[in-house]
Amino acid sequence: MGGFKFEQCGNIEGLYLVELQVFSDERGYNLEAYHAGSFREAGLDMVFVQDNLSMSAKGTLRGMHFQKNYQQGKLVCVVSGEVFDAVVDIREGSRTYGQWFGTVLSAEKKNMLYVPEGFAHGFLVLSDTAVFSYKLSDYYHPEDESGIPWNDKTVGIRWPIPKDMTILTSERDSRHPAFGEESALKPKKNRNTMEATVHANVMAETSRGRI
Ligand SMILES: Cc1cn([C@H]2C[C@H](O)[C@@H](COP(=O)(O)OP(=O)(O)O[C@H]3O[C@@H](C)C(=O)[C@@H](O)[C@H]3O)O2)c(=O)[nH]c1=O
Repeated sequence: MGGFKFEQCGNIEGLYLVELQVFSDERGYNLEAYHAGSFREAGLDMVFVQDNLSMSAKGTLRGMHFQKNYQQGKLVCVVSGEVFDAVVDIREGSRTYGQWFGTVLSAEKKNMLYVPEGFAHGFLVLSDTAVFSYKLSDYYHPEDESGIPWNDKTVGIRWPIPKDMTILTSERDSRHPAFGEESALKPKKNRNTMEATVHANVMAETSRGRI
């Protein structure tokens, strides 16, 4: 069974760097990229309902994205290449509201970032191309999406942009409202917690003998 190492990122509650155990032999390697039980044991209990893969060219900057009502927690990693991955805590009332965290994720390091609901997320591609893989705790709702400019002055993410790099963003990513305009997320009863509530209610009804 593969082991996982979870390390909290600075003082940001709920945000973890994840290290995986790699089993190498003459054929190559195998690893467990996700194991619900091990994550749950470490207190990381998001339920993932969607997996995405994206491929991007060097200099691509995707972000900083979030969904307002259908907040998405994410488990992100790179399966080919290298990126600088960044998140901003936009949880209303959080001790670290407005604080950003960034780290290099790469296929070589095989590291991951566990991002709870309530964060804006984005990444910059440092290698020629990068394939980015992520699990999501809620479904994609395009009408519910918002963002923060990747270069928002108030947030001040220090992207490691080499002098000769041209930044490539989508049209949408070049016109997000400034930090604070839309980016304070109230703790939401989203799909995961709603499922948990329904389950708890059913259990309560059962124990009262009503089911
Ligand atoms: C994210 C997403 C996109 N799409 C489609 C819609 C659109 O036509 C096309 C490209 O979408 P976008 O430009 O939004 O893709 P992208 O910029 O890669 O969006 C992603 O960025 C990173 C930083 C994140 O954190 C993700 O949660 C997600 O927001 O893919 C889906 O069908 N499902 C999805 O879950």
